Amino acid sequence: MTTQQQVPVIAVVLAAGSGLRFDPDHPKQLVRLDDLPIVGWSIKAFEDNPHVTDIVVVVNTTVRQEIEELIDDRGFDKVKLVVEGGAERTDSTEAALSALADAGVPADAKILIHDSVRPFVTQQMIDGCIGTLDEFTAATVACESTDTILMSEDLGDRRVVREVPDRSHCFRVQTPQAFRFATIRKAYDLAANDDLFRPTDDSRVVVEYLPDQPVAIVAGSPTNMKVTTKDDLPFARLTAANIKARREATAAAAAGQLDDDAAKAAAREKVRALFGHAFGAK
Ligand SMILES: Nc1ccn([C@@H]2O[C@H](COP(=O)(O)OP(=O)(O)OP(=O)(O)O)[C@@H](O)[C@H]2O)c(=O)n1
Ligand SMILES: C[C@](O)(CO)[C@H](O)COP(=O)(O)O
Repeated sequence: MTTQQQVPVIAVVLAAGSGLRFDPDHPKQLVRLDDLPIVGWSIKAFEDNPHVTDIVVVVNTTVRQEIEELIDDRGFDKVKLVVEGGAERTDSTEAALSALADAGVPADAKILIHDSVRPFVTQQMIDGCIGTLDEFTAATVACESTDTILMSEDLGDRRVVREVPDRSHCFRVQTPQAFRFATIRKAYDLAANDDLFRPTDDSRVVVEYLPDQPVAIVAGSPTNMKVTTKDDLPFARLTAANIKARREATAAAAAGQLDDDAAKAAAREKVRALFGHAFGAK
């Protein structure tokens, strides 16, 4: 059996967006879900992962102070850097990569880039990304598409269907996206002079500029949603309540206060009491 070499595993949490589709006056990364703002859920997921060694948080001037206070108050000790992002998501990724290069991060470090507004990333997804980098230089969490996807084309005043890809090949991209440091740096360097290239995620930079380095898919789930507009908040609040009730039930079972079945029933009852009215439950 070969022993894997220990390398830094660094999470980059992108929180420098302005949330134009949500409400630019109320940054969505700071909206509270239960006892933490959305960005706090994301940072906590990486803080809690035993394999993640360091965290970089990318901010803008509007959210910086509140996020720095959150990091202090919650004792998120793995956060080593808070850096200023840029106008586009890729500018924010680039700012993090160059801060990591300045800090002397080695070429084989594992870098996990995550949207701060995907608060329900699971430990399995994080572990899946980290493990996959032992076989591949790039990976992304993605969720099988249950809808059929249409590729469209613009005919002036009307969009029409150009192509219908086979659904079994279609996935919805999520985060984290994971890369060996040298791979994502090189892909970004190669893309630097292409002003027309506007990727909405980091894996595409590798797909386009380092096509010989396959990006592996790690299983995501619909729960790993992105809070994009205000319509996403009811599902996010329900999910947060579910997770909290399950955590409390697990803690009660571990402390011997309840057996497993009673703990699960208590969790279900708590969520029903909070949200049952929304689903017509008695
Ligand atoms: N210049 C940017 C743009 C986005 N992000 C981050 O990338 C993630 C996904 O982006 P998105 O949902 O598009 O957030 P916003 O850019 O804030 O939203 P919008 O496009 O509606 O303005 C978010 O956590 C966001 O904070 C970032 O760090 N820097
Ligand atoms: C990275 C991403 O979350 C994958 O779904 C998405 O592409 C971000 O895009 P956005 O336009 O910044 O929401």
